Amino acid sequence: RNQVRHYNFDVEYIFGAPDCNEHVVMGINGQFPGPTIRAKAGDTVVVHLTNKLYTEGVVIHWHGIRQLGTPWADGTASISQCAINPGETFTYRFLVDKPGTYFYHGHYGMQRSAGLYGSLIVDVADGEREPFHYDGELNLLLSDWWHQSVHEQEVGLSSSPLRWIGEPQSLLINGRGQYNCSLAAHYSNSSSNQCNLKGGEKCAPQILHVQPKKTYRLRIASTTALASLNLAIGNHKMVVVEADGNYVQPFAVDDLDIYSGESYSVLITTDQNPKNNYWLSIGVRGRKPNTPQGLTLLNYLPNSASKLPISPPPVTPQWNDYNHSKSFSKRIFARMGSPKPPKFYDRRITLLNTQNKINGFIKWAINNVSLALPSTPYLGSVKFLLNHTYDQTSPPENFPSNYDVMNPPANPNTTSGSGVYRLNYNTTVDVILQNANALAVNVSEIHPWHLHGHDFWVLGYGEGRFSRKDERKLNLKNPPLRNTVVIFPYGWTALRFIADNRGVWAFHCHIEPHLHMGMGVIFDIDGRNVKGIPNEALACGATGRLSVNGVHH
Ligand SMILES: O=C1O[C@H]([C@@H](O)CO)C(O)=C1O
Repeated sequence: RNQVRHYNFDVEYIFGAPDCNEHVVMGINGQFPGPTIRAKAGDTVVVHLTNKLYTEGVVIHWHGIRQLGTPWADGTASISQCAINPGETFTYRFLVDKPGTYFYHGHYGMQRSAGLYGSLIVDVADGEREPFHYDGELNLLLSDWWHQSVHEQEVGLSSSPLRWIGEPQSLLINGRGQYNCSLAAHYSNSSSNQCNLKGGEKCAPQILHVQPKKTYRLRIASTTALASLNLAIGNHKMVVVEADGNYVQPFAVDDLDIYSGESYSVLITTDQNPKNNYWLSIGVRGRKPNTPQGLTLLNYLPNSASKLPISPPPVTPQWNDYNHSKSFSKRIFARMGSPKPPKFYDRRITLLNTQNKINGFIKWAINNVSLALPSTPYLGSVKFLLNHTYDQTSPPENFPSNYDVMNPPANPNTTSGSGVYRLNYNTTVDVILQNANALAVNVSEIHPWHLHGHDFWVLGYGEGRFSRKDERKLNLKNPPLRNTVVIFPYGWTALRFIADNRGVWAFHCHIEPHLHMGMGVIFDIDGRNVKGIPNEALACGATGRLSVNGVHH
């Protein structure tokens, strides 16, 4: 009964107007965001990806899909495969084993920031039921948008002095935002103009049409390049039921924080005055915002969608109200009956996050190594023992005991590297993500960390430097399973996962410019024994030369 679902994706640059200003964006089959992939748990998704860019490679990562047994289909350039050349087609074929709200996006350079993304939704298998009821569903893919081209952003980030990208010009909901006007201008005495949109424009908000007295599932995913977001719906509570493709113990909130790389499902009941429409707003958290809220409308039918709500949009909490964010994160627990973590770990790796310099260039480093990806994909290098293609020394397991996480690095100089952590197959691995002060005094930023190939249990969050006494605070009873988790300023986050999926996997900050600046690590989980890597995944670099020489495996 499981199906194979085929998609043909042509990736190309198209003219779009994500926030009403015309701009080149990355599109798929002429669409931005790309088409939604929809499948049932147990299905196989097949995507024939054709690169129709003129002069750039491309790959697509299926974010949240574990790629059990297919590490070559993870869509990470230099890690799981070679970038696909212009004119070429690469076929991704993978199992979607778990129902949930996922998305896909470019994972080469900063192509995600350029608009290469779309939704991937997995329904329960035939005959199965979700553990909650709803009458209809609405899908919200959230992103942020810059007017500066991604090429210019990349060069600026790689320059000395650094040319930081700054805050986004617009926030987008399903690829739509408004830069020169606001849907809610007339509620405030702000300088922005009321939008005069008829509804057919590329940047007109996608209206959320609902019937009164029903329950809706909102699927919310964030593929922002930088922004942490807070989402709220005027007058409506939301009950959180899913996070990153895993069921959570339901809890009700007025607003929710979502970091780049995360997804949630919430249930809302349309039990408010049916004569009115209501705002849905997203606003920036965790960085001093310079971007207006993203807005759309919850339209109670049969009201006209052009009928504006009677009150202004929900106010986003103060950007630096971290207690608000922490109390939300700490309310997320696994739904009863979810798999529990092993009681003990085999190996614990502590990863210190710092901002550093290399010859005056600003970088991010993990345990004093700033990740520099090699030209030959790790998966091929590990499989074929091509040891000259990347650093053979593994990065450190920890950081010096005298390092002061509350102050800027005493010596901000670091080095770049391409070494990997080699994890033994089927072992239980703990990771302590340790935040620290960045280069400037009194600055420590939010970083959402995303793991490829696995979900992890979030065992807990804490303040300052993780120490032995924090050990007993870890939650081994009902920690949520996720693929992305945040580290708060000056804090730590503890994770546990079972390294049960052979391959070479990225674990990195999901902020696109931070990854570009080296903020990630690589896990090799017995990649040597991966079987069945298609030749075309590795036809570049040192493995490319192997393939032409006719080596088979
Ligand atoms: O990586 C970053 O660089 C800038 C700043 O630290 C240097 O200008 C910033 O806000 C980041 O998140």
